[in-house]
Amino acid sequence: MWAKLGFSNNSTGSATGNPRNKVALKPGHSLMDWVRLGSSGEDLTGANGMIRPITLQEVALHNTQNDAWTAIRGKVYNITRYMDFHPGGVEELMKGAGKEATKIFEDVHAWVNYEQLLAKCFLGPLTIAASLDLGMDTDSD
Ligand code: HEM
Repeated sequence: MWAKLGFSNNSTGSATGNPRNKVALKPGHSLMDWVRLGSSGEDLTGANGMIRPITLQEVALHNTQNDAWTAIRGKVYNITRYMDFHPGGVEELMKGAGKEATKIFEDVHAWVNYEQLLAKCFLGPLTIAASLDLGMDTDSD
Protein backbone atom coordinates (compact mmCIF):
# COMPACT_ATOMS: atom_id res chain seq x y z
CA MET A 1 0.00 0.00 0.00
CA TRP A 2 2.75 2.48 0.89
CA ALA A 3 4.55 2.17 -2.45
CA LYS A 4 1.26 2.45 -4.31
CA LEU A 5 0.59 5.77 -2.64
CA GLY A 6 4.04 7.01 -3.57
CA PHE A 7 5.82 6.39 -0.31
CA SER A 8 9.42 5.38 -0.70
CA ASN A 9 10.58 1.94 -0.06
CA ASN A 10 14.31 2.46 0.28
CA SER A 11 16.49 1.95 3.32
CA THR A 12 16.32 5.58 4.46
CA GLY A 13 12.54 5.70 4.18
CA SER A 14 12.90 8.94 2.26
CA ALA A 15 11.99 9.80 -1.28
CA THR A 16 15.26 11.58 -1.85
CA GLY A 17 17.41 9.28 0.24
CA ASN A 18 17.69 12.11 2.76
CA PRO A 19 15.52 11.38 5.81
CA ARG A 20 16.02 14.96 7.11
CA ASN A 21 13.63 16.22 4.45
CA LYS A 22 10.73 14.63 6.22
CA VAL A 23 9.13 16.15 9.28
CA ALA A 24 7.99 14.46 12.46
CA LEU A 25 4.23 14.29 12.17
CA LYS A 26 2.07 15.01 15.21
CA PRO A 27 0.67 11.94 16.96
CA GLY A 28 -2.44 10.68 15.21
CA HIS A 29 -1.28 12.00 11.84
CA SER A 30 0.23 8.94 10.21
CA LEU A 31 -0.75 7.79 6.72
CA MET A 32 -2.96 5.20 8.35
CA ASP A 33 -4.76 7.94 10.31
CA TRP A 34 -5.25 9.90 7.09
CA VAL A 35 -6.73 6.87 5.32
CA ARG A 36 -9.00 6.33 8.32
CA LEU A 37 -10.14 9.97 8.29
CA GLY A 38 -10.85 9.64 4.59
CA SER A 39 -13.20 6.75 5.17
CA SER A 40 -14.83 8.25 8.27
CA GLY A 41 -17.52 9.95 6.23
CA GLU A 42 -16.32 13.39 7.36
CA ASP A 43 -16.41 16.03 4.62
CA LEU A 44 -12.78 16.88 3.74
CA THR A 45 -13.67 19.20 0.86
CA GLY A 46 -15.28 21.98 2.89
CA ALA A 47 -17.89 22.01 0.12
CA ASN A 48 -20.02 19.04 1.15
CA GLY A 49 -18.33 17.09 -1.61
CA MET A 50 -19.95 19.22 -4.33
CA ILE A 51 -17.83 18.79 -7.47
CA ARG A 52 -17.78 21.80 -9.83
CA PRO A 53 -15.39 23.52 -12.25
CA ILE A 54 -13.07 25.96 -10.49
CA THR A 55 -11.03 28.86 -11.84
CA LEU A 56 -7.48 29.68 -10.86
CA GLN A 57 -8.74 33.00 -9.42
CA GLU A 58 -10.90 31.08 -6.99
CA VAL A 59 -8.03 28.75 -6.07
CA ALA A 60 -5.94 31.84 -5.32
CA LEU A 61 -8.44 32.97 -2.68
CA HIS A 62 -7.63 29.86 -0.63
CA ASN A 63 -4.00 30.42 0.25
CA THR A 64 -3.86 30.20 4.04
CA GLN A 65 -3.07 27.28 6.32
CA ASN A 66 -6.66 27.10 7.55
CA ASP A 67 -8.10 27.39 4.07
CA ALA A 68 -5.80 25.96 1.43
CA TRP A 69 -6.64 24.83 -2.07
CA THR A 70 -4.23 23.66 -4.74
CA ALA A 71 -4.41 22.60 -8.38
CA ILE A 72 -2.39 19.66 -9.68
CA ARG A 73 -2.59 18.41 -13.28
CA GLY A 74 -5.96 20.06 -13.86
CA LYS A 75 -7.59 18.98 -10.61
CA VAL A 76 -8.41 21.24 -7.68
CA TYR A 77 -8.10 19.95 -4.11
CA ASN A 78 -8.79 21.31 -0.67
CA ILE A 79 -5.52 20.46 1.14
CA THR A 80 -6.46 22.10 4.45
CA ARG A 81 -7.14 18.85 6.28
CA TYR A 82 -4.09 17.15 4.75
CA MET A 83 -1.78 19.87 6.10
CA ASP A 84 -0.76 18.06 9.31
CA PHE A 85 -0.54 14.71 7.53
CA HIS A 86 1.91 15.83 4.82
CA PRO A 87 5.21 13.95 5.36
CA GLY A 88 7.14 16.93 3.97
CA GLY A 89 5.55 19.27 6.51
CA VAL A 90 3.17 22.22 6.53
CA GLU A 91 5.66 24.75 5.23
CA GLU A 92 6.43 22.67 2.13
CA LEU A 93 2.78 21.92 1.39
CA MET A 94 1.93 25.61 1.77
CA LYS A 95 4.20 26.32 -1.22
CA GLY A 96 1.39 24.91 -3.34
CA ALA A 97 -1.49 26.69 -1.56
CA GLY A 98 -3.64 28.99 -3.69
CA LYS A 99 -1.70 27.98 -6.79
CA GLU A 100 -1.40 25.81 -9.83
CA ALA A 101 1.20 23.60 -8.17
CA THR A 102 1.92 20.87 -10.72
CA LYS A 103 5.54 21.86 -11.24
CA ILE A 104 6.33 22.38 -7.54
CA PHE A 105 4.70 19.03 -6.78
CA GLU A 106 6.50 17.16 -9.55
CA ASP A 107 9.88 18.69 -8.81
CA VAL A 108 9.76 17.08 -5.35
CA HIS A 109 7.82 13.85 -5.82
CA ALA A 110 6.21 13.27 -9.21
CA TRP A 111 5.59 9.62 -8.24
CA VAL A 112 3.39 10.41 -5.24
CA ASN A 113 -0.17 9.21 -5.83
CA TYR A 114 -1.91 12.47 -4.93
CA GLU A 115 -5.08 11.42 -6.75
CA GLN A 116 -5.58 8.56 -4.36
CA LEU A 117 -4.30 10.38 -1.26
CA LEU A 118 -6.49 13.42 -1.90
CA ALA A 119 -9.50 11.64 -3.40
CA LYS A 120 -11.73 12.81 -0.55
CA CYS A 121 -10.42 16.38 -0.93
CA PHE A 122 -11.29 16.76 -4.61
CA LEU A 123 -13.21 19.96 -5.40
CA GLY A 124 -13.42 19.81 -9.18
CA PRO A 125 -11.59 20.34 -12.46
CA LEU A 126 -9.60 23.50 -13.08
CA THR A 127 -11.58 25.41 -15.72
CA ILE A 128 -10.60 26.63 -19.17
CA ALA A 129 -10.95 30.19 -17.88
CA ALA A 130 -7.94 29.41 -15.74
CA SER A 131 -5.83 28.51 -18.75
CA LEU A 132 -6.61 31.91 -20.25
CA ASP A 133 -5.19 33.43 -17.09
CA LEU A 134 -2.04 31.40 -17.57
CA GLY A 135 -1.59 33.11 -20.92
CA MET A 136 -2.24 29.99 -22.93
CA ASP A 137 -3.31 30.39 -26.53
CA THR A 138 -6.83 29.01 -26.76
CA ASP A 139 -7.47 30.22 -30.32
CA SER A 140 -8.17 27.43 -32.74
CA ASP A 141 -6.66 29.21 -35.74
C1 HEM B 1 2.75 21.30 -3.83
C2 HEM B 1 3.61 21.50 -2.88
C3 HEM B 1 4.37 20.39 -2.18
C4 HEM B 1 5.66 20.47 -1.79
C5 HEM B 1 6.61 21.65 -2.00
C6 HEM B 1 5.98 19.21 -1.14
C7 HEM B 1 7.20 18.91 -0.57
C8 HEM B 1 7.53 17.72 0.03
C9 HEM B 1 8.83 17.40 0.61
C10 HEM B 1 10.02 18.36 0.69
C11 HEM B 1 8.78 16.13 1.07
C12 HEM B 1 9.91 15.35 1.74
C13 HEM B 1 10.67 14.65 0.64
C14 HEM B 1 11.50 13.51 1.14
O1 HEM B 1 10.94 12.56 1.68
O2 HEM B 1 12.70 13.58 0.93
C15 HEM B 1 7.47 15.62 0.77
C16 HEM B 1 7.05 14.34 1.04
C17 HEM B 1 5.82 13.84 0.70
N1 HEM B 1 4.77 14.55 0.15
FE1 HEM B 1 4.80 16.47 -0.49
N2 HEM B 1 4.89 18.40 -1.17
C18 HEM B 1 3.87 19.08 -1.78
C19 HEM B 1 2.59 18.60 -2.01
C20 HEM B 1 2.15 17.34 -1.72
C21 HEM B 1 0.82 16.83 -2.02
C22 HEM B 1 -0.32 17.63 -2.66
C23 HEM B 1 0.80 15.52 -1.63
C24 HEM B 1 -0.29 14.52 -1.81
C25 HEM B 1 -1.29 14.36 -1.09
C26 HEM B 1 2.10 15.22 -1.06
C27 HEM B 1 2.47 14.01 -0.54
C28 HEM B 1 3.71 13.68 -0.04
C29 HEM B 1 4.10 12.34 0.39
C30 HEM B 1 3.25 11.09 0.33
C31 HEM B 1 5.42 12.44 0.84
C32 HEM B 1 6.30 11.30 1.38
C33 HEM B 1 7.07 10.71 0.24
C34 HEM B 1 7.95 9.55 0.69
O3 HEM B 1 7.82 9.03 1.77
O4 HEM B 1 8.79 9.18 -0.13
N3 HEM B 1 2.89 16.35 -1.12
N4 HEM B 1 6.73 16.60 0.14
